[in-house]
Amino acid sequence: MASVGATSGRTPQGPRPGETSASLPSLAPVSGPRAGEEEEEEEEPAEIHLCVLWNSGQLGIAYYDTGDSTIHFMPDAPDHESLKLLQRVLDEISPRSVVTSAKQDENMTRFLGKLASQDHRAPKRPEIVFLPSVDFGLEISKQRLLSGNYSFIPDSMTATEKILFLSSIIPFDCLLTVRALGGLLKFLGRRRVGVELEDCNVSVPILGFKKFVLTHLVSIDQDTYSVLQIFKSESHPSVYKVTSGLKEGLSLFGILNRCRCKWGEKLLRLWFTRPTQDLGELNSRLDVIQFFLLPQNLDMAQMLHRFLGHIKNVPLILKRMNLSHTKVSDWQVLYKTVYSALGLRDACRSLPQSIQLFREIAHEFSDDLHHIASLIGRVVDFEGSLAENRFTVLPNIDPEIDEKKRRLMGLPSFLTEVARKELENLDSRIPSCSVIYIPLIGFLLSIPRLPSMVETSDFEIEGLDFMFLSEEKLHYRSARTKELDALLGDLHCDIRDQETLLMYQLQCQVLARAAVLTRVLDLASRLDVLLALASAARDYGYSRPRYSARLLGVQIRNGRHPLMELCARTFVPNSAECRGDTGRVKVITGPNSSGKSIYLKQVGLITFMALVGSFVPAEEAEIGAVDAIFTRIHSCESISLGLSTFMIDLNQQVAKAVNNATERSLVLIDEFGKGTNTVDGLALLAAVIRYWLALGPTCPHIFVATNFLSLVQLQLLPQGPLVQYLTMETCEDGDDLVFFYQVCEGVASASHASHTAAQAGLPDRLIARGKEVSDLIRSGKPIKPVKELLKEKQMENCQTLVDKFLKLDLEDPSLDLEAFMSQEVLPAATAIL
Ligand SMILES: Nc1ncnc2c1ncn2[C@@H]1O[C@H](COP(=O)(O)OP(=O)(O)OP(=O)(O)O)[C@@H](O)[C@H]1O
Repeated sequence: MASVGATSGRTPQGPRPGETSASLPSLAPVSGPRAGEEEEEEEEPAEIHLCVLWNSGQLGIAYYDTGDSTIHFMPDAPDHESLKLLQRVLDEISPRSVVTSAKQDENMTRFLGKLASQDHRAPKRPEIVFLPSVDFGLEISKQRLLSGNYSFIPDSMTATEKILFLSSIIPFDCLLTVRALGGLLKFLGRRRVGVELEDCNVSVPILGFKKFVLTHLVSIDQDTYSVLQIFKSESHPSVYKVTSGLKEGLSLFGILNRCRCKWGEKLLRLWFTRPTQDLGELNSRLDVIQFFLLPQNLDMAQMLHRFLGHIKNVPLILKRMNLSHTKVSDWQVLYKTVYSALGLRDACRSLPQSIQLFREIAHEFSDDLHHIASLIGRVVDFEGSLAENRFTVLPNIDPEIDEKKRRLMGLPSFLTEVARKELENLDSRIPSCSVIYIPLIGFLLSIPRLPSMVETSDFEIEGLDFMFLSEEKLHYRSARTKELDALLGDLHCDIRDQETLLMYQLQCQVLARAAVLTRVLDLASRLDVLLALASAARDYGYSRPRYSARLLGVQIRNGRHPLMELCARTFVPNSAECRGDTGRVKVITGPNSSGKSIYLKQVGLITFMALVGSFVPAEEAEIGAVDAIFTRIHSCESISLGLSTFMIDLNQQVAKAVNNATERSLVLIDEFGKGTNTVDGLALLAAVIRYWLALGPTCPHIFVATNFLSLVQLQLLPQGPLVQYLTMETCEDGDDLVFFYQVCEGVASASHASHTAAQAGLPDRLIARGKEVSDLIRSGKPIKPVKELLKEKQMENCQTLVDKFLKLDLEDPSLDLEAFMSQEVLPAATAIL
């Protein structure tokens, strides 16, 4: 029983835990996370609910992310019948549910049907929800949007102001988007997303509306992300050779992600999933990176980095405020976040305002932040809140609360005095008593149970109302305790109620300024990402890429593979040239393990990094208008899909490239055709390349690495400037083959597979036999089975032995038969056996 009391007695009793004046108001056990704790909280995984409408080639999309409690929408965008754009959004956000109208275009129905029939074990399969078409009506959707209860809109706004404000955020002229937004709101309200257990007055928290656009995007499929090791994939063994020493799970994202705050990391991931051709955006990212790479700006970068470390999960706090679930620690975290944001603002004001990000931070981190910080600083008693594990306010905020707290503080000594007086009126057998206070029950007289008090009737004491027995103490209401109830009331509960009320008011003030906090998060995460990219660029010696809208393809001087260069003892840089119409198809041959795949991947990775707005591992790089990166590089993950290697070759990757690559696309093909019969594979590879070559000036930029030397030897490709042959430089040193990992013009003369086999530790006998067979095939001679060969050898040995005996002159006096047997016969016989 939680209680507070004061004792008086003929035998004084020491205060019991929970009965001291210091702990008076703290009656609830302290539990849950410690106040002030600053580690990023483990959030529940975010869920995304997407609403989509498609009509006559236009797509309207809106989705709600429980992670940031924000509605994201894409203004009406063209999407053809194959709904590629929708597929891209689905791949990117992996929604938990896809909501749409029950009355749908046939095309969309087909698309959703396919989505629903995905392997049900696939973790990404969303739930498809059809709502009645009336829920997507234009007018009804507009009304729903305008009448929504949004905490980020201050209560002080009039209805007209609210409409104006929302019209500045939501594109009401995009009819499909508005209808999708309306449908989404209906769905959220019906499902009560995130507030299932709340009372019906609590609505789904919506902290803002955010627009996203998917124009200018560079198309990259999941296989490419995986084979280029852009993202980490734990279940996926390294795509590199065993000899590389590259650790499983090492990824481009992993080495560039030096973000201080969680939201920075999230944004970096988003940039990685949305490489873009928007040169303005890319250059603005590079400007910031370049600024921080200047040695004189290193200190500033470090200072900003420190501030960013205090920018915490504001959306989670705002969401809790919305649901009135704010924790004590939330106030402290928010306070620090806001102060750090102000620090960022002041720092950015001293930086060149010609850089857009600094300008935006300097201006958009408005005085609302000061207001929030000073409100929290003036009102919240962090220490008191920590001690009581609930929201408490500082003195001088509310005189009534101050007064009640004063009375509460003086209560123990006052109660001791009351208890002393009560004892004087009690039976002299009663040795001691105390007056205790129990929230919600009030003041009670507590008397120790005497040994003579056995039956309930023994508990009766004249003038006192018996209440209950607990821990060998009898509790009574007396006239005096009733007086105390009337006089002091339920002090503790009153204080708690009043402080909670103040907390609600403070919450409303903060929520009304949620817009600035959301902006802080947006800009701080952008700064965080760019500082991270700058830090990686400095450490790894990256350089700024240039973009050229007119150049098709890429120009890379002395490029490196960003992951391999961290593992190789010495990494050999290589250049790549795609200029104009010459050499659009690069056929790279070279011995096994000579560096063909690494070269291919580094071209892809450097291009990708430039399209994300990062510096790149190359001395110089000029990136043209690249609209897609396609790859056909062997990946173990693809195999786990249950398709044969050859099916993967065809279906998954090459078919995608053949059907979609344009003259602006980069296509990387490694070891295509290996999954089937050599001749068929070779023919297929040649057919695919010839198909592209036939496109002439619209042929994509293709890098093909192959071990099929016959592709060149048999002249399976047409001659002409579109094809360029490259090879990896090597030199033979006796039996050894030395790799230079240097790309040069030309064609490999042999695969040197036996060398690789020897390096891999295959027995010499096997390698020799392999060589023998391949020589026989090349020279068109028949291949005899090993068994037959052995028989022939044995016959030869027998013949030799017989010859030795036949030549033996038994008449010769110098004949040493013993020596003959041991030196001539025995070795020959052993060879036969
Ligand atoms: N530029 C380079 N500098 C240093 N080492 C390199 C370079 N390129 C490749 N290597 C080393 O060579 C190994 C093999 O490279 P890679 O896988 O690219 O060979 P490959 O020619 O594609 O082989 P295969 O034809 O058998 O697939 C790499 O794991 C790496 O250790």
